[in-house]
Amino acid sequence: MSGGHPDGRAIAGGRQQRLRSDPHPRVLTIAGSDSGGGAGIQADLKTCQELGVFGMTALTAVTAQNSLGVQAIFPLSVEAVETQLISVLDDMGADVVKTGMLLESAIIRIVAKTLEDRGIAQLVVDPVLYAKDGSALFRREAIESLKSELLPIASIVTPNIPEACELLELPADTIRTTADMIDAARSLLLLGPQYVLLKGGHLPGESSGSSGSSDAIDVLVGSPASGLHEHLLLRSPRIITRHTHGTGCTLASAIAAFLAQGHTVPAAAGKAKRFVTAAIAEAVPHGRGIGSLWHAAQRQMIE
Ligand SMILES: Nc1ncnc2c1ncn2[C@@H]1O[C@H](COP(=O)(O)OP(=O)(O)O)[C@@H](O)[C@H]1O
Ligand SMILES: Cc1ncc(COP(=O)(O)O)c(N)n1
Repeated sequence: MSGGHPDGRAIAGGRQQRLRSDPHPRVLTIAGSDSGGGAGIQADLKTCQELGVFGMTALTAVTAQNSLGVQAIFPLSVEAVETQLISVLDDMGADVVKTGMLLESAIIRIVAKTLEDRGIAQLVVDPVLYAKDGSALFRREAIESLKSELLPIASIVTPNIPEACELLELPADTIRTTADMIDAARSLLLLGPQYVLLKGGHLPGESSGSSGSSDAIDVLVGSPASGLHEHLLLRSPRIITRHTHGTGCTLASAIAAFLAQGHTVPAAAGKAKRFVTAAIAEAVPHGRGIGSLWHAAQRQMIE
C-alpha cells in the first residue's frame, strides 16, 4: 500500500501544511468491538491501516452485532479499560486518541482523567450513542459525563444528528436542514471542544443544483481560538445504499489518522469525508440487513 491518501487537497483555503516525518504515526482508539467487523474498533483499525498510521486499541465493551443489529453488549470493567490505556500510553504513546462507544460515565471519567494526566495532544471524540438499527450503545447517565468531562478536552467532536439532539437536549426532530445543523453545531461548541463536525448522514439530503441529485452534507465549525470563523460545509454526493454500517466510526478514525500525519483539523475532516465517501460507494452487502463499508475502496490498483 502506498503511504498517504491519493487525494492530498486541503480544504482550509489551500493552506500548505507541514506534515510529520514519522512514517508510522500512532492513533489509539478507545471503543467497542463489533463482531460484524464494520463499526467500532474493527472499523477504526481498518481505517488506520488503509491510511498508513499505526493503530492501537483500548476496548470498552464487546458487542455481539451483525448487519441486523446489536444482539448483546458485554461491558469491560473500568479497571480493564484503564489498564489498557496505561499499557499503551506509558510505553508506546499516541499522537492522536480517538474515542467511540464508551458506554457509561465511569468509563468516560477514567478515559478523560488518564488522557489529561498524560497531556495527550489531540483527541477526536465520536460521541457514539446508537447503532444503525437504533440500539442504544450507552447508558443514559453517560451523557452528562460526555458533556462535562470529554467534550471540553476534545480537539473535535463528531456527532450525527440524533447524537447532537441528545447532547443539546433537543427533541429528536429539531435538526431538519443544513441551517439547523449550523445552529446546532455552534451550540455544541459552547460545550468546549475546539471544533464540531455535525454529520448530515441522517438528513434526507439537499438538492445539488440542476442535477437534482442530493448531497450528504456535514457542517464544520470552530471555536474562536481555532481561527475558523465561518462554518465549512463538507459535501459529497449522497450514495443510494442502505449499507452504511460503520460510517461514523470510519469518518472519525480517518480524521484521527490525518491529524496524526500532521494535517490541520479542517484539512483532516475534508480528507476523511472523501475517504468515507469512497468506502460507502463500495460497501459490502454481507448479511440480511445493513451492510458495512469497504475500507480499501481508496486503494490504487496494484498491477
Ligand atoms: N448515503 C450516503 N452517501 C454519502 N455519504 C453518506 C451517506 N450516509 C452517510 N454519509 C456520510 O457518512 C458520514 C457519517 O455520517 P452519519 O451517517 O450521519 O453518521 P453515523 O454513522 O454516526 O450515524 C458523514 O460524512 C455523512 O455525510
Ligand atoms: C461497537 C460499535 N461502535 C460504534 C457503532 C456505531 O456505528 P456507526 O459508525 O455505523 O455509527 C456500532 N454499531 N458498534
